[in-house]
Amino acid sequence: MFDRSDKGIMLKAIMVAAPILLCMGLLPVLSFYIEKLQEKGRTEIVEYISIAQAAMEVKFDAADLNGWQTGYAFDIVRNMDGASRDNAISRSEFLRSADNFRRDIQSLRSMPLAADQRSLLDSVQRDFNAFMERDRDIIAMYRSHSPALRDKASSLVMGEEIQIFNHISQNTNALAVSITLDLMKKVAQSNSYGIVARWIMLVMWIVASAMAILLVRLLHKWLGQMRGLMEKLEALAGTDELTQLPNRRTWDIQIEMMLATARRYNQPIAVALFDLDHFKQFNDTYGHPEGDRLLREVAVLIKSRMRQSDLFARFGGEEFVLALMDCDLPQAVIRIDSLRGNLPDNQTFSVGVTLWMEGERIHSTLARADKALYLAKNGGRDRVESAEPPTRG
Ligand SMILES: Nc1nc2c(ncn2[C@@H]2O[C@H](COP(=O)(O)OP(=O)(O)OP(=O)(O)O)[C@@H](O)[C@H]2O)c(=O)[nH]1
Repeated sequence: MFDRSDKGIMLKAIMVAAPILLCMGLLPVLSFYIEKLQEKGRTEIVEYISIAQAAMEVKFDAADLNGWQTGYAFDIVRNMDGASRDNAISRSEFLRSADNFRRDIQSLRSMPLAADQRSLLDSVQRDFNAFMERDRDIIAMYRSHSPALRDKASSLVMGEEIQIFNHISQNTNALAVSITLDLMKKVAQSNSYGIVARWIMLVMWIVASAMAILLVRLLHKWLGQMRGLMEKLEALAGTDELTQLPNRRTWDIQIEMMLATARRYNQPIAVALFDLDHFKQFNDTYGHPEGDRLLREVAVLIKSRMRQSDLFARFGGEEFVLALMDCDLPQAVIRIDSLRGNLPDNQTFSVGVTLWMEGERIHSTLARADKALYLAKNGGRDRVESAEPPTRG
């Protein structure tokens, strides 16, 4: 049923439809995947916000601790009595800050940090431990009331302790900055998922639309070809393959249309049956293919000698039928006679002709023409016999 070009179109249609189906199938999967990615991004951002918060706590508590330690250190440097009220307040605030700082470091340590951030935190922790240890010695020296030890405590506070604090401060700053940068990167990444997703969706939509347009055009072309094929098949089904004349099927349809026209305009229609004479003998003498050729040539010649309005068809074998529009019996005999003569291979034919009667079924008309044909054959062939339609009673 399908020839090569049909298969080609089928293949093209499949090639065009496949990306559309793929896009349609992938879109929900992709949007689900992107939604998941964005959700993951949002969870990560929330997580990073709490890490950044904890890093800030460490940084602020380090500053706090530094502040209280500085106040207390001034008292020591000025050799003020440890029992003074201000001194006692700054000492207890310093210890409270130290506790906070320790807790914050612990809390940050339990969070997922990058390796460099974790090593910064370790360094802060080491500095803090060193500072607290040194602080214990300094307080002991200060409380000894020995001027020499107090001087030593002062120089330690102003020298080593300040250095340690600077170090802690630098590292907590670096830690906070690094974690905040990570947070910003996560936010940007989460946004980029959305942007990439929208681009992918747009591209897929464009591809699917373009393919759909192509598919519609292809189907349109395909349908056109199918229509052409159907018309060809229909024409083939109604045509005699050997002579290219209308066949019995077409005759049955077209004669009814002619009768309807004749009825409407009250016109006579003559119907004639043609039969080649001694055709069997020709076949037997020259062979079937030669017989085919003769049939074809006779059909073409007779067809060329008749009018456009006449209906000439091959009934089968070497028998043909002719309907003459607006033609009475005497005229029909004259016109059929004019078709004879000079046929290929001096072929002759016999004809039985009659008139179609208003209200008559065509097969009755044909039966009458057949009787006339029988008379023509029996009368010696190569002649036209006519049969008058029965007079109405
Ligand atoms: N070559 C060819 N021969 C056909 C075809 N159709 C029918 N015939 C032959 O036509 C011949 C008709 O033979 P008959 O019915 O005996 O008629 P006839 O020999 O023409 O004799 P009369 O009609 O009595 O003159 C047969 O031999 C069929 O085989 C066809 O399509 N091609």
